[in-house]
Amino acid sequence: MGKAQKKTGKGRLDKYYKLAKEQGYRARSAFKLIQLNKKYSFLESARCCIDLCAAPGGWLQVASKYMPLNSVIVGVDLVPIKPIPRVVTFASDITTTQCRNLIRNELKDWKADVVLHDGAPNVGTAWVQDAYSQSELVLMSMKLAAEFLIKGGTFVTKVFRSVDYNNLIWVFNQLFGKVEATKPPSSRNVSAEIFVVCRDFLAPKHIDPKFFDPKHVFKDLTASASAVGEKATTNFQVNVFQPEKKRRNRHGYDDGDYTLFKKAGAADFIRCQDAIAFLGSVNKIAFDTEEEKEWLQLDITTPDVTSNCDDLKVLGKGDFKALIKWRTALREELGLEVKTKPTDELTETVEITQLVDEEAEIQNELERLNAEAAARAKRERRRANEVKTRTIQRMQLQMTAPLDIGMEQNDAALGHGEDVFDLDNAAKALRGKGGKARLGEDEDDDSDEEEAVDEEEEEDVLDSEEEQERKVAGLEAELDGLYDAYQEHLKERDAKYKVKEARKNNKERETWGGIRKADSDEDSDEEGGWDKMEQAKDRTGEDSSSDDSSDEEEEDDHDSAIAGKKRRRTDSGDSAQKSKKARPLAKLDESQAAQKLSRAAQVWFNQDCFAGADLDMGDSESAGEHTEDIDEMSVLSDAEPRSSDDEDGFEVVPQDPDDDIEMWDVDGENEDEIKQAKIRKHGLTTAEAVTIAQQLVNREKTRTQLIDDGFNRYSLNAKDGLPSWFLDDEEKHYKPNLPVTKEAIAALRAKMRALDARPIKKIAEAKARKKFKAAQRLEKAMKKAEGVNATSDMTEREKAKQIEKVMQKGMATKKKKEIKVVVAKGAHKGLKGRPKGVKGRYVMVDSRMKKEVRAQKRKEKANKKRKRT
Ligand SMILES: C[S@@+](CC[C@H](N)C(=O)[O-])C[C@H]1O[C@@H](n2cnc3c(N)ncnc32)[C@H](O)[C@@H]1O
Repeated sequence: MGKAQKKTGKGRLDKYYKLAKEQGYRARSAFKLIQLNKKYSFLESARCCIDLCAAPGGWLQVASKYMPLNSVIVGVDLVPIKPIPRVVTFASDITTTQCRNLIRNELKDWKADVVLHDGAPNVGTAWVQDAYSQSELVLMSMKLAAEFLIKGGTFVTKVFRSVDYNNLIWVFNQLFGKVEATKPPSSRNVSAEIFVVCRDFLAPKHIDPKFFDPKHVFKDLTASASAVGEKATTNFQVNVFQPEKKRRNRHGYDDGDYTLFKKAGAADFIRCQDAIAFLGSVNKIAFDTEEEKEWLQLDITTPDVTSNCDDLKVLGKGDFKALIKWRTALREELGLEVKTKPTDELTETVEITQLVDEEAEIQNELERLNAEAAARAKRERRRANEVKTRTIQRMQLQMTAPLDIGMEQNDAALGHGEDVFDLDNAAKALRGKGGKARLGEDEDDDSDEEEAVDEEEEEDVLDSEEEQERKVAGLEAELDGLYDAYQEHLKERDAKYKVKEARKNNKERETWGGIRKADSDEDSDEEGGWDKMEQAKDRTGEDSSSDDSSDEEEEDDHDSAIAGKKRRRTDSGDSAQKSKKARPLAKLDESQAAQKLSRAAQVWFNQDCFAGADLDMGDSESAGEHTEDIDEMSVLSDAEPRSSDDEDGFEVVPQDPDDDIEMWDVDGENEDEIKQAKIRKHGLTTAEAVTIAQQLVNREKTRTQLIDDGFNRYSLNAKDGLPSWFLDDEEKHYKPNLPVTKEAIAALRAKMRALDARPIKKIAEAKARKKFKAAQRLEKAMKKAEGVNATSDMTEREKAKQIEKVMQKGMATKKKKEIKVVVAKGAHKGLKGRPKGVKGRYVMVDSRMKKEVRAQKRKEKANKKRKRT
């Protein structure tokens, strides 16, 4: 990512943070609701929504955007929420009856279709430290949901993975038909939050208040706590027996113990019952009391022991052993350990036995732990296999896009009570989702055992950072592979997509390389500038004799032809002509294909003179020469700095103030094209461009200054190294995709058709003329009929007959006079004047001409057919 990516503070400036800023959402959490709604579609059909713990209002904004226009939206939070159109908000504590009454007053007898809860207890910055009050808050929000939800309604809540998690899920299951836990992609992986979407509210007539009583819901807390305690002890032991293995607090934090760093006194260590558990649970053993300080003076307390006590988390197995030995010795010294050896020799023997016992104990413990790990690995493998099979089936049925995999993965993991943030699991499952290509190797059941051994071995080394990195890289590669496969599949399935891709490729081929110094490894570019053009020119000479007409060569021919043209122009030495040199492309024949123009531009701008101009203004070129180049450089007004490793030239990025800035241009290359087109079309278009051009020519500004000046908030949107699936996704979603209806599209199409159907001006005028003349004729006929009617010397019958005749004539459309075609052959050949027997208008035609016209028509028809096929 760009340099602006802040690595600390949860990587605050992540993609969703930026998107939220761009799209005007008050909090990045808005995307969590958007993604949840995308998966479960509960907002579109909702008419009434209550958002509990809604400040600053990100979710309310989303609700207001996605819910129907006249729906009721109510937001509550401890802190006031800035007004949002169509949303009613008030400040209240959701655990109080006052809040309940406020909502009741607002809704009257309405019921809510959706109740949202994204609350987190206000415990300062480290919310995670208070998982229990979070669970309580969830329970309170569910109480409100149960009161206000309509039957079949949806309740969305945030929960944290803690010891209370399963109890909460159990309660949800009692009140809702469907309960699903999911982690939307926008929820940070480092966060322990999970969203539970409870659908199909059962709306029981009576709900036992115990469901909402934390004491009851979490009552088996102590029992589970002891289980957790057991688990924790095992964990602590593992910390000592396998200190190199890093572990996570999967069961959440212990009650009242919310700090990661723990310090204990040496006396506690010496006097505790379970030394191994003690060592595994603390970070430092301190010698603070008088008694402890005295121990420091003892011979057995070697410098090694004291430095080991300083940081237990960095110790290896041997160090722990040394500490335990020290403890035993000190305990004996203090009389806490009964000495069973009467003599020194015997003591030594017993000590050895004791050591051997310790070794055996450690060995046994290790074996037990290994057995447990193997069993766990087996379970995981089976689970991963199930997921894999399901995914492969889905992929085969074209139900799964690679981008969905992450979410489903999490769901599956949640379903099994697994740690959703475990990279190892993700890697395994992803490996499981390796698609068709990997099916063969995975299907082989016999290889399962071998795999198991491999995996176990692998697990041992996985915790090293390097290994993690390798795994991440592997995962990325795998994701890339999946994405490529997905795109291939799309291409196969969708003809439109194929066309789009082809167009994209074409574009890429046409893309202009920009003003840059030739890459050292590009053979032809190395020469650059005039030499290159000379070469191209020479090649043209050679190639013209050759019959080989491969595409590339054609292009080369073309390039060299253009290069030749330019060279000739320069050679003329005319200064006026010289000044036009910078815009030669505008002069090119329009019949030349756009693609070839781009290549020509490439040749042109790769010249040394350009490179010199933009690299170093201090060289000995004359100001006049600069002026020639500056036309092309002018677009630097919009120039942005390039990354520091791209020192060779300017990256010219055209920016039209009216244009939407392309932040995520997957092709990433079309800036050049746009720029090129602009130069061709308009030359220097902005005052800034002219100013910068002048400054460059007058050497008032250096390249570095230009780069500094060009810095803006889009400068660091570096896309280097980002996977293509991510860029594709960004391109699609960095702007809001408003849903469009079929009706809207139909209406637009109809409008376009009407526009198309509109006659051109001349036809419209002709039609109007015709109409006007018809009206005039009718008017004339009516006047005549009136005259006939007014005459007194005609009988009524005669009048009627006459009027009918007149009106018929007036209403009749004028017939086009027929023109007779007379072929000048036989008797008509060589005749002058009107041929015999031909009346009215006529035209003499040549028989040859007639044939030619026919042949022409035939040809056109055939061409049309060929084009269609
Ligand atoms: C993560 S923020 C919610 C963000 C919100 N969903 C959004 O998109 O803007 C958690 C909120 O819960 C609120 N909160 C915590 N305890 C609360 C309580 N007892 N009653 C009401 N709101 C509470 C906090 O004030 C805080 O604003």
